[in-house]
Amino acid sequence: MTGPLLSFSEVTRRFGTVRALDPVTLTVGRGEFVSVIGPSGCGKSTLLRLASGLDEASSGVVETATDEVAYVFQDATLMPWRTVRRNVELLGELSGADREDVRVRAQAALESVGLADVAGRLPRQLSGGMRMRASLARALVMSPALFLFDEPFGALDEITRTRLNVQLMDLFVARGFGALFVTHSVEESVFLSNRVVVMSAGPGRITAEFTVPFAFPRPAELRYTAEFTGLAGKVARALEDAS
Ligand SMILES: Nc1ncnc2c1ncn2[C@@H]1O[C@H](COP(=O)(O)OP(=O)(O)OP(=O)(O)O)[C@@H](O)[C@H]1O
Repeated sequence: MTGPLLSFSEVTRRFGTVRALDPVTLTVGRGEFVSVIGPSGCGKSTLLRLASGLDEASSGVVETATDEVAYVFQDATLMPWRTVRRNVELLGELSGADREDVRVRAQAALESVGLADVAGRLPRQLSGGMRMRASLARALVMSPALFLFDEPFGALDEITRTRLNVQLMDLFVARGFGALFVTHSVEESVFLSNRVVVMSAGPGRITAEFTVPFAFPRPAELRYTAEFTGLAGKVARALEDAS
C-alpha cells in the first residue's frame, strides 16, 4: 500500500472557546518515526487522541491507513493481579486470537524487551522501567503497524530512559512500524526520530520541523557527537521560541 500511515490535513480541535489545535497538517509514513515536542498544553495529547479515534476533529481530516494501532501511555497500566506474561497476553486474548498463537507471540514480545526471565512476576515486583517494557511488549503482541506514544518514558530516571530509548529504537528497526511519539525531551526526540515536529501553545500549531539525518540503527554514543548535539541545539532553540 502507498501513502502515509497517518495523516492530519488542516486539523483543528476546539473545546468550547479553547482552541486546542489550529490547523495542523502532519503525516507519518510507513516505517517512519515522528516525534512531537512542545510546551505543556500545546495539544500533543489531543493529536494522539485524534489519531487513535478517541476524539474527533472540529474541522479537517484525520486518516489512518491501518486498523493495527497501539497506544502506549506514560502510565504502564498493567493489571496488578496478572503476572507480566498474562498482562502481555491480554490484548491477544481480547482479540479472540488462538490461545497458543497468543502464547507464542507473547513469549517473542517478552524476549524482545528482555523480560522473559521475569514473566512470572507481578507488576509490583518490577521496576518502573521494567513495567514500561511490559507495556511495550503487550502492544507488540498485536504487531501494530502504527504506534502512538504519549510520553512513555517521562516518569523514568535518565539512565533507564536512555536504555529504553535504545531498546525502542532496536524494536523500531526490527519491526518497521510507524510511530507518532510525544515527548518533552529534545535528546530523546532527536535520537529516536526520522523527523521532529515542534509545536507551540495557544493555540497549538506546528512552528518548526527537523529532519534527522542519522542512519538506523543508531548507537547510544551518537548522542555525544557534534552532529547530534548541534541538531539537538537547533530543536531546543525552536522549542524555546515556541514556549
Ligand atoms: N476534554 C477537554 N476539555 C477542555 N479542554 C481540553 C480538553 N482536552 C484538552 N483540553 C485543552 O486543550 C489544550 C491542549 O491539551 P493537551 O492535553 O492536548 O496538551 P499537551 O500538549 O498534551 O499537554 P501536556 O504536555 O501538559 O500533556 C489545553 O489547553 C487543554 O486544557
